[in-house]
Amino acid sequence: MGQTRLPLLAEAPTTYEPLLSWVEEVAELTKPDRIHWVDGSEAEYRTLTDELVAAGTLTRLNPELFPNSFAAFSDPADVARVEEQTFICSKNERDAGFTNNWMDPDAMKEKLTGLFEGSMRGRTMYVIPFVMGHLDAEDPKFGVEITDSAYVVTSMRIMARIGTDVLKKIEETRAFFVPALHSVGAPLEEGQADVPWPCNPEKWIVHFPEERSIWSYGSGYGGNALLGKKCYALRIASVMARDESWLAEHMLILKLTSPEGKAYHVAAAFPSACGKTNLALLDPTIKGWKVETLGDDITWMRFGKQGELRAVNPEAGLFGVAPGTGWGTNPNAMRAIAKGNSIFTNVALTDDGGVWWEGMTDEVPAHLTDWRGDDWTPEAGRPAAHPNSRFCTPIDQIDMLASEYFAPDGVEVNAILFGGRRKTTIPLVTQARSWANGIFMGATLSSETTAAAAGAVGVVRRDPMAMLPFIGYDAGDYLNHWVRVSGKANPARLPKIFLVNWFRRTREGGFAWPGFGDNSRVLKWAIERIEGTADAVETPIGFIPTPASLDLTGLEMTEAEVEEAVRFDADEWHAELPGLEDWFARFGGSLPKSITAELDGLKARLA
Ligand SMILES: Nc1nc2c(ncn2[C@@H]2O[C@H](COP(=O)(O)OP(=O)(O)OP(=O)(O)O)[C@@H](O)[C@H]2O)c(=O)[nH]1
Ligand SMILES: O=C([O-])CC(=O)C(=O)O
Ligand SMILES: [Mn+2]
Repeated sequence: MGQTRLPLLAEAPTTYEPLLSWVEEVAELTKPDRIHWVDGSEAEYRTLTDELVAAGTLTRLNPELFPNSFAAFSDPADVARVEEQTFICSKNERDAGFTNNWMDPDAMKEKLTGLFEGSMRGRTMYVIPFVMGHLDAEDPKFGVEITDSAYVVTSMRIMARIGTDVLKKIEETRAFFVPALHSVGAPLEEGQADVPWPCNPEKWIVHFPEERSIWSYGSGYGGNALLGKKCYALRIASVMARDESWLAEHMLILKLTSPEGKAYHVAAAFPSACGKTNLALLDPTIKGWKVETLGDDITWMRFGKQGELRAVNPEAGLFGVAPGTGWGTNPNAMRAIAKGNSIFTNVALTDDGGVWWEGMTDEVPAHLTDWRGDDWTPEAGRPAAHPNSRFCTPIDQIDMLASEYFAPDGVEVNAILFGGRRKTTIPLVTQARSWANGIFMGATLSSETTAAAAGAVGVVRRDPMAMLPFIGYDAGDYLNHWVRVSGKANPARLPKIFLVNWFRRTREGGFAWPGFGDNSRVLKWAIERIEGTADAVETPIGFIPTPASLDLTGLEMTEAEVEEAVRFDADEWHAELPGLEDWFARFGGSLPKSITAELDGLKARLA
């Protein structure tokens, strides 16, 4: 080396020059008091959680209820992803496309350099080597997150494979790693007391796609701060995928085994807080069908040697929406959580040192401490847990985890579902007419906004492939990439595509379909469509189930109620068309020709 390093780097457990020089550069800029190289061990986790408990960031839960588990309460202004402050800083504005915020990369670097200047003063700078996907994958995707938040370190340990083994492999293979820099933006002056959840009112979540780097400032929460997740495994990975001919998608993956013992794999893209974790952990209400989980949020897919589409889950944990997750709706998630080793954020505390959130149990506790730390009773008139409160739990605590989760080359995908949260218009399930029609369906995907992102809730927005906030480049190029990459497919093995909607409402305002475990009935229909054994009605938008083709055994719904969930409504679709035309007009010249052809086809069929 021969270089003189900062004294802070004396203990560095690596001689890998690209990493050392980046860590040094960041330390010189951010001026931490010390540097801690994260090894990922149990002992380190214990020390960090002890320190976080002492600092008031974490509350240790009653170990008899939730062993080795903690609750964190964020600043009330730091509770979700901040899409308005999320940027794709490609060299050319055109390459960020109309769905992303953009700023010139040099101007952005200058701005961020100003903010990061001294931002870690008084704090520890943690260096977390991580890999998304398997360490022994053919082409492992490495990253190193630098953060001044120990909460981020403990959460990253659950969500990704991190630590010494990863660092060794980066060094041995002299691998590229995505430099992912994070600061809560709350330096401490000499003698200044810390707060339990340091953050900054000003937040910037910034991606440099050509350089494949991430800079995140000001937030300590979820997708803003755990940089392996949305920032890397979706935004940066989508750019890598474009360049290397694969797909990085906001999808769950599950394995479904029929009563005859035949296995299928289903990938499903739903926007944030629209049911991925719940479907991935589904408990079927129909006899003989078995579901096992592979992933609940992010799926990386590539066409294999036989032209089959193969999928892996690059994550190692669940970062699930707490409210609505209960013993009635999602017992598999509850069992995984009950094993402990979890970090809960912005849930409510029970008086016996456990956690609670809306929908966890039918019976509402008589007294709680709400997510803001205030006394709460059922008469309070406000939710006890924040609507975007989360549980962070190791994926291998899921009893129904499929053994293929551990296979570096993943599983073959047989069906892809696209789904959103729509009160009207979108039937329970519609099978695409073809692969091209399915890509069109994905491109038209729309959903009412949720609490997973800051901003208004319940507004319908277009969300192509549930990737609107996560496409790291031009949205039209992204659709073209879907078309182009499927040129590598064996047409006989292309997955069948379906559009689903668990959230349609009846005229009275209730859900038209019971959802959750009963979604297994829709999965079964999809598989039977693949096998050619289920009937369907052809409509202008695609194939919908005949009432007799859905397995409704044991379901307490009248025929009229089922009809309300599955029906195609021509009037609603006529009303939908102008919005679709406006949406696709926004892509300008970068819209694939096949999408235009599909839109014309739909209009002609509806006329
Ligand atoms: N009515 C109804 N609600 C559902 C269904 N599935 C999920 N939900 C609710 O939707 C909310 C979000 O569900 P999740 O499964 O956590 O959503 P997600 O897509 O994994 O969310 P992210 O982690 O933000 O990406 C929860 O409140 C669930 O209870 C369903 O089939 N029907
Ligand atoms: O990234 C987050 O904060 C949580 C999440 O999974 C999403 O919003 O899709
Ligand atoms: Mn998600």
